[in-house]
Amino acid sequence: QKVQIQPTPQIVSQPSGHILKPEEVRIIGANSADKEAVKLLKSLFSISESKKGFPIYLGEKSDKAIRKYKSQIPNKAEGYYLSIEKNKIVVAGNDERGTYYGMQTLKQLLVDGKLPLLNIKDYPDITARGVVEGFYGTPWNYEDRVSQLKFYGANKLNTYIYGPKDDPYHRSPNWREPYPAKEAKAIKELVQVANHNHVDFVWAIHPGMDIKWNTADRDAAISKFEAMYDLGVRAFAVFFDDISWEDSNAAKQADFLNYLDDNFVKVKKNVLPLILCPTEYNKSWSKIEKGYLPTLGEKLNPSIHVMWTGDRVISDIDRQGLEWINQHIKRKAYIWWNFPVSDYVRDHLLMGPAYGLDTGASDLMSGFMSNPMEFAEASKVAIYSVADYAWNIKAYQSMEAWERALKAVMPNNCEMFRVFAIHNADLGPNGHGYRRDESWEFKEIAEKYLNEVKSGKWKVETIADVQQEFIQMMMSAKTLLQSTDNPALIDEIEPWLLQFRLLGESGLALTHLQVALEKNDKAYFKKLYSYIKLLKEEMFKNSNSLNQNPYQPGVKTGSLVIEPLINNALAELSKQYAQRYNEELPSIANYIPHLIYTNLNQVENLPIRYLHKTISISPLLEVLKVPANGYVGIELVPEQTVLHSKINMGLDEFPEWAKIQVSADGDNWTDYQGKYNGRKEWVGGKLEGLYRFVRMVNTSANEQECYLKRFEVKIK
Ligand SMILES: CCCCNC1=N[C@@H]2[C@@H](O)[C@H](O)[C@@H](CO)O[C@@H]2S1
Repeated sequence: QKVQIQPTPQIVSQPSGHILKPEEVRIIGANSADKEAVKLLKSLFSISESKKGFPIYLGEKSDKAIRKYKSQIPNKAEGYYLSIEKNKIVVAGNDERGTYYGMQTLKQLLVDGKLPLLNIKDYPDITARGVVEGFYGTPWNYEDRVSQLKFYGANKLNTYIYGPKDDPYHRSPNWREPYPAKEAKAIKELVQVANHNHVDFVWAIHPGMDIKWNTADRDAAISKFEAMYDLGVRAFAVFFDDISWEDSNAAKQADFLNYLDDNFVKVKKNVLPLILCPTEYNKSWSKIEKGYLPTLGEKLNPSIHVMWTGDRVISDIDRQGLEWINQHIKRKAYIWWNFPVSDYVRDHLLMGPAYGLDTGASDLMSGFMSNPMEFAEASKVAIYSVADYAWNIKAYQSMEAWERALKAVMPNNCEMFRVFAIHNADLGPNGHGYRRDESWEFKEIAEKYLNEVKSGKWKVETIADVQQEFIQMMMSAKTLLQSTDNPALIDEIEPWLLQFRLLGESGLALTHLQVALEKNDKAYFKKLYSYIKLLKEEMFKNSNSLNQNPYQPGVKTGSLVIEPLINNALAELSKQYAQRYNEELPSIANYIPHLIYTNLNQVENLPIRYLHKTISISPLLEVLKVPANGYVGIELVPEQTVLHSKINMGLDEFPEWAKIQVSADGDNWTDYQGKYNGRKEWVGGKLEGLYRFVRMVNTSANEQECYLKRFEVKIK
């Protein structure tokens, strides 16, 4: 029988039977082996004081206790040799962490009081593997981080990079200041938890928003590093991402990093190599001829890692893209993979498989970090898969890892969790144009069902298939809401579970509209229709009260297949009702007629929101580059009376290169008079007449930069 080990080991022998868990074991090498490995072993077995216990040889290749097995140990960092035999067990690490990982594997193999007889030679493909807490939004809390670090230890992830954008002591304004006592104590404790789980805690500084290229700021960074060193931090990163491009001077950034490297990292000796997060951090933003990346490649000390997100901000990772960047930075890219991060689609959860990763790229990366969602537990589904990928790249199978991840996160309700996860994977339209597959096992039935609804010739078995899916959605939501195997997860995803249940219920009611038509029961149809309206109103209420944030507020679920299916079938069935009974029912499908209006491909996919007569563009987190005559705005469909507009470009005063304009036809534009309020926002008042377009346009002759933090228009 095949044993299942996470992450997938490099070399496993075929099990030749098993032994029962030894009653008592004797550890040979306990006083020289890695202490976390010894602790883990002692937590699994009862240790006999006498000589007679079942022998377990534990230690690193230089230890006497496992000298006999030294030649079996892979000569690779963090590698180990594990052998389970009838009369002994050997756990031999190439280094401390290898021994610890060998013990993690042994722990996984101990199932139902039995151990398979086999041997394993194992080691990681990628040196640094883990998670960068680098998202915008509510940083994880202390309990989240402790749980994450333990999860990383169990899944052989060895790196956690602390860089939450909304921590004011990581970024501006307080990157120069030491943490206040309370926060400092928390970090000190987290570093200890990280060490107990063999995870390198990397503290990142983000000086980019207001750094001055002078000795004062250089030394401010060193003293901050010293303060973090005193808290136990032994690994550091410098983030220069998402800052204005004037400060993205590669030579100055490289000098700054080299100075920290020469005057802090190299001086301290037990500090890991520095990691740089560059300003130009993906290929779509790179202009090689301008020399940013080549300058980093030339000037940065060779030991300094350079992070990279791929061909775009949110991007698959493939060999070709890695070869491209590696040639320019003259080292192996240290990947910051923006998945399952959802800070640009906050109304969605990304619970699907971690795919789009090249299984032929193990020799091209020095690190692989997942940037997760602000929902720590929910992110574990993707993080588990990333652990499997980064450890053994060529063996990685995203769907198979995903199935195991669901079980790891929700051991007692993984089937119901799978129903939820499969329908909460796509992001919906977004500024990055990044999409994921969703509801892939239901797509075919959905299509068949909709076609049968349209033709009016539906089959019972198709309706049954669809009803089964909708009922399972309701079962899944209810079961998970009442589950106890992972309360932290349920807390995080509750809004989506409530929405998921209502969506399933509205789908089920929808199929009964067909029953009403079959029975020619007009009254029943109308009752069902109002019931569905009630369900949709409750979903609308949820979406306007839960998960509120200034970016993508609300709660979207099943948005790729399920929700459109229900809306399309509803429209179709109410049309058939109208034809049969010559009576129009009020439309209750929720879609927004208004559109984004722009010639900038960086924002052409941004979703439009509509709530209480206010139409708004989903904000952008990154810097927006606006070429001459570039514009972004809203197209009101049909034209409307504009009552009020608010635009936040993240600039202290209204830029002289910008104009706010309105038009009825898209050709003749008139200036929209407004003024700046105290909060960096341009505000415009009521306009006479009907308008179809409201836009911000760059009327200068050069490319300009701003942010798109808010763009909204209130109509009558
Ligand atoms: C090369 C590594 C630099 C990546 N820096 C990034 N900063 C932003 C992150 O804070 C966001 O979470 C991410 C997704 O919106 O986009 C970009 S990715």
